Amino acid sequence: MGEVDPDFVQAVEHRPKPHTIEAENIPLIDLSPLKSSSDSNNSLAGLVSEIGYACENWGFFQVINHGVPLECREKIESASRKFFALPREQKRKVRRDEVNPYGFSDTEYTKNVRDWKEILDITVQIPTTIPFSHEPDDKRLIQLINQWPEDPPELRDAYEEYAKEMEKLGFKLLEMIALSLGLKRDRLQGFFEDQTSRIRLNYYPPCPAPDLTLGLGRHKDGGVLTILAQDDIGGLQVKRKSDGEWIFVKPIHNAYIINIGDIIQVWSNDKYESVEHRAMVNSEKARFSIPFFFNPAHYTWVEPLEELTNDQNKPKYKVYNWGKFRATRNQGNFKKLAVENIQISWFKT
Ligand SMILES: O=C(O)CCC(=O)C(=O)O
Ligand SMILES: [Fe+2]
Repeated sequence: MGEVDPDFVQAVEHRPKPHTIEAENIPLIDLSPLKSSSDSNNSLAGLVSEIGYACENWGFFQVINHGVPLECREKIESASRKFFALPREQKRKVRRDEVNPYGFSDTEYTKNVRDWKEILDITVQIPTTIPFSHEPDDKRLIQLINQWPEDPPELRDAYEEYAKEMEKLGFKLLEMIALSLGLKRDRLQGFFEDQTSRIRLNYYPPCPAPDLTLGLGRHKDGGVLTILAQDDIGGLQVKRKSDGEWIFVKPIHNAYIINIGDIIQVWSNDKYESVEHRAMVNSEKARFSIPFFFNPAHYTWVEPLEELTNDQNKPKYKVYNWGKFRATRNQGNFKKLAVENIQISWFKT
């Protein structure tokens, strides 16, 4: 067992177990029905119910035949590998900070334990408007653009192409999720006019103590939904809703992993839940992944949707502001705090 800085060491109950369940995988959904221009009603209805089943029972699924060109994914994956291979001082030139959350970081904490990873966070909308601080009474806003590293020069173009594809897929999934909840197909689109979506390049270097640490500690994604590309190494684990066991998500070539975030949990008044997940590291191989976090405008007031609540099913959450929620969550990403980071459970009625 190798030595690592105690900041990285997980409490005993959160350490990865040597044998995780591999027999069952999260649902695999074929998105081909979305491609046919006629949108044949039968196959679309089948797809909507498959997605609804996966959202309700797993909070996670993988998709194939999603329409994102493989070449586009390969380009950003290759640029990401080149970026993280640079000397640390060079990566730190585009470091993010407490005001600008877009950039490089090698010191991120999840639930007050340091993650064994490096990241580059890139925003989708240029510029992106977010609150200047997490303070509830501070009404100042800030407009931000990306910090691009000099190397590799192709990263920016690769990113821009990839971001367009992610947005396209994100909107399609959003429509299917809306339909699966019995909402109008375009019910959720309006929240994204001034979106705060983000793409993150994750790099998990080999770790001498993979039994004590995590590449990314257990967490739920705070936004609407996440589209994740993982490489063929594997390490993502999802907490199975039925019994709380950690399930290893087997990499499938050219598939994307979709998970619903906290905002869909609140919008759906707990019909769909945002599920805990984490990433293991290993001692031999580096692992890369690329999540796209599909997030609404900072001024979005998040609350259970009117159509999904009534006298028998009263709203389970009080309204909260997405921009301030995100800014508060960011605080804990930078340093070890003495308290738990903000969670939607704080807004339970
Ligand atoms: O790297 C992974 O497999 C998971 C990434 C993730 O969950 C995140 O960045 O929020
Ligand atoms: Fe996540």
